Amino acid sequence: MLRIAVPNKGTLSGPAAQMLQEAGYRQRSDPKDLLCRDVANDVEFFYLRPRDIATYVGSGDLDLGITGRDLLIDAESDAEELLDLGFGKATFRFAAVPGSLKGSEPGDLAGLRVATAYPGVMQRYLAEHGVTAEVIRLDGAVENAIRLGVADVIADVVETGATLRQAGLETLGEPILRSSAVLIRRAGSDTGNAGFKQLLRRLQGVLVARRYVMLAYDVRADSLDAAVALTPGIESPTISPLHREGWVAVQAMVLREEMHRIMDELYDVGARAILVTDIHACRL
Ligand SMILES: Nc1ncnc2c1ncn2[C@@H]1O[C@H](COP(=O)(O)OP(=O)(O)OP(=O)(O)O)[C@@H](O)[C@H]1O
Ligand SMILES: O=P(O)(O)OC[C@H]1O[C@H](OP(=O)(O)OP(=O)(O)O)[C@H](O)[C@@H]1O
Ligand SMILES: [Mg+2]
Repeated sequence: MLRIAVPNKGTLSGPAAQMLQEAGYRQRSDPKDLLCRDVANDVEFFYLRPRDIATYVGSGDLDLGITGRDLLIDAESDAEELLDLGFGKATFRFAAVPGSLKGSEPGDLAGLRVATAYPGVMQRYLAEHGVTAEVIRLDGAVENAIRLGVADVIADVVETGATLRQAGLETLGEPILRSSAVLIRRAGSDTGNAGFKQLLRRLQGVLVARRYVMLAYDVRADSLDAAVALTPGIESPTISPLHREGWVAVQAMVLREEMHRIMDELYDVGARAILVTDIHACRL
């Protein structure tokens, strides 16, 4: 039975369970449950602190896990990223009181106190840039550390930036890393068995179903080439004859973020009855 770690709380918890459900796996019905067995798919889900997940997967006690890229790096465990799951996107950045630092180059951190809940990420960054700074390890509400005189600069997760603004801080330099939820396994472990492959294919199917929509339209046969150039699909669009002579119907997958531009351009080349439908699941 495949054993998979899923965040039990926090930002990643809801979207991770949602994605697994969309992929056809059973999820817990009570948020207090720490285990959920999906007998039909031969998978067991363990609900754990997202910060601990890379430790369980790195040690080989669990086969796979869902956690944040930043948490994976911070754990310094023997786990590695298999698939970017596309949710829980955030950057990890330095922030300080505006004008309080010499500059925003890595070298400008030399000798300063950096407060963070991600000391592993921070130590790695400092070592990579050959900078010596003091890392102050905190659990959360890191933005307060500067106000309270504990640190000169913080390094924290930034999503909307609202927390930083409210604390009167501004970001410094480029993001230290870009994070999102990722599927992880023990480094180099064998993911060739049927259960692994099924999970991976299903999650990739959910990702595609979220990124793409199905576009259908009618167009005159003599404008078909121009229309198909706008909607080449993933392999090739489906063209069906229409009862009305000289017209055909076309179906193709297009990126959700491009659908409105493509619909406008299709209309301009003469396409009509342009319809968009969601894709609920797919295997490409
Ligand atoms: N707005 C956000 N705040 C915190 N973490 C976020 C946010 N958006 C995405 N994440 C990601 O979620 C993961 C952190 O989740 P975690 O559950 O440890 O903290 P949390 O969501 O802040 O919950 P809590 O602080 O209540 O424990 C990281 O991978 C982080 O990059
Ligand atoms: O850029 P934003 O959209 O404001 O989100 C990022 C903030 O949210 C998280 O804090 P959280 O509320 O989880 O509190 P914590 O620091 O105690 O974890 C994170 O640590 C940042 O402080
Ligand atoms: Mg938090």
